[in-house]
Amino acid sequence: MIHAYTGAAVRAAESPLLRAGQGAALMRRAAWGLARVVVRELRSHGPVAGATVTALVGTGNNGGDALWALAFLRRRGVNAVAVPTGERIHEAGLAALRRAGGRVADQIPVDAVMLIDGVLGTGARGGWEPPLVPAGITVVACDLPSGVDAETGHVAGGVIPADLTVTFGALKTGLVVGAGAQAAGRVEVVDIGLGTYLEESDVSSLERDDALAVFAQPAWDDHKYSRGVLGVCAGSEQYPGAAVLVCSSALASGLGMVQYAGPRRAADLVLTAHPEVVAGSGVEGKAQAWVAGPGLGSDDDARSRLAAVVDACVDGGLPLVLDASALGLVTLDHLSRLRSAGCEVVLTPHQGELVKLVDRLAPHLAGGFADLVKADPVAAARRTAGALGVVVLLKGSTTVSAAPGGRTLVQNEGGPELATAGTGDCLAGLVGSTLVRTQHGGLSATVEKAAAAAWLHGTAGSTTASGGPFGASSLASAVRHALTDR
Ligand SMILES: NC(=O)C1=CN([C@@H]2O[C@H](COP(=O)(O)OP(=O)(O)OC[C@H]3O[C@@H](n4cnc5c(N)ncnc54)[C@H](O)[C@@H]3O)[C@@H](O)[C@H]2O)[C@@H](O)CC1
Ligand SMILES: Nc1ncnc2c1ncn2[C@@H]1O[C@H](COP(=O)(O)OP(=O)(O)O)[C@@H](O)[C@H]1O
Repeated sequence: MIHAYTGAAVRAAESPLLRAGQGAALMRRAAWGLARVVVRELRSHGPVAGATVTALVGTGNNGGDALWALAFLRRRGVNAVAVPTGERIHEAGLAALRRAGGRVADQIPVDAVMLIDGVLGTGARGGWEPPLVPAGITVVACDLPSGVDAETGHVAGGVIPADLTVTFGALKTGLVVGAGAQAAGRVEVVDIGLGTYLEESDVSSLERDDALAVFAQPAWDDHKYSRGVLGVCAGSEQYPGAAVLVCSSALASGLGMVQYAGPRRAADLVLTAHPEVVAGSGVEGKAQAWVAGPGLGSDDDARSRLAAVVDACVDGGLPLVLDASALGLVTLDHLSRLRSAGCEVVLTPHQGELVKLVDRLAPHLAGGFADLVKADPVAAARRTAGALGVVVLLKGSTTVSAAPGGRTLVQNEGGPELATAGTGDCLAGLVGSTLVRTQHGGLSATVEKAAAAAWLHGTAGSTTASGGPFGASSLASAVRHALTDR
């Protein structure tokens, strides 16, 4: 499990050390860590001594870090050149660079092979327009790519995309969410000794082993019911394919049984693809959790099919995933009955669906919510989860899973190739699959199970994408592959 902290939390952790007069030592530790990474990167391309490394140097401590790093690099024989971007400059850092024999220039030298982006770090406020950066130069961001909001990952103006970000003290939330995660490139954390001063993390990400533990292999004495029976209420006369996609991904993730409830046309397609599915028109059966929504439509039939699933979950205290059409049909009464019955509930909207859901079911949050979803998906998912008392898995380039209590996991395994019709249906099947695994798995909280499904979905998406463009029906085999290679 990887943990990330807000910029504010890292600054708070630094403050007792700053009060104790250790500010300069902290900065030198950060800069030393940055310089070591730069040396390693230089060495992987050629000689270190004589290489030109430049830094864009901002007006605050982020610029100070970059200046100190240049000073350390100069001592290794690097041609170190600072390019100030503002009126002010960190005096001690500048003096250190000059003492070491580095120089200051007003533009990026043409022979520079590497650029340290030291303009803005955790102190950045609002948008920023970066200067032109020569093509082909390796960019190493100091703490954060300038222009990324450390708290949210939002980029309000421009940003210099980094090949590598060397961040200090702790991973920042802004480096693992949305545009910030995209701009950061590879991220390395340099320990500057904040450990004991850091409070609780803001968001976490599951790593491979965490996610695989949820999709545990069957025990020797398992039988199909102990492995879990997932009910699927998806597909309609108009959108029958969604039913197949949900069932395919669920089966590929290793369940005891899938029970399908839906109309004849969709059931026939499901059975043609997967004769092992138990199909019928109603919800009666042995399902231990339900997925409802993909391809359901919005007519009276869809409404009554959803109502039947909600009743079954309330009666049995069963977990329920609500996706796609179900997000437009679910009512506050459904959610309140499900909560009272102690059911685990996961809503899986994309951004547009979340905005509509909040408009309908949590209008007190609705003002400015469409902007919030884009600028701060973590806050948007958290607020909705808190207001509705359910887990919200918000889809997008970063998949954010938030619990009503605030615990939040972010996953970035998948790329934009997943933005193709039906992949969300596959994800719904995987989330359902995690929820039937009550006896299995290392992670027990609903929000962690949702994040494990996002990990598996993103990993399967990336594997599939490596073979070229694909459609959602190709995902299931990559799901199996991700679970085979343990
Ligand atoms: N506080 C500490 O003890 C440590 C801080 N460190 C570094 O210090 C950084 C934070 O330093 P600061 O608090 O000085 O903040 P920054 O250096 O990130 O930025 C603040 C400066 O940028 C300007 N600025 C803010 N937003 C701007 C915008 N949109 N456009 C143009 N200029 C803008 C401000 O006027 C201010 O001068 C961290 O990211 C990290 O790199 C490290 O040295 C480790 C220790
Ligand atoms: N740019 C992107 N980068 C990574 N993943 C993406 C991106 N765009 C979409 N996805 C993922 O693709 C899936 C799309 O789901 P959804 O919009 O519900 O599709 P559908 O309703 O057609 O099944 C989600 O898991 C989402 O996180």
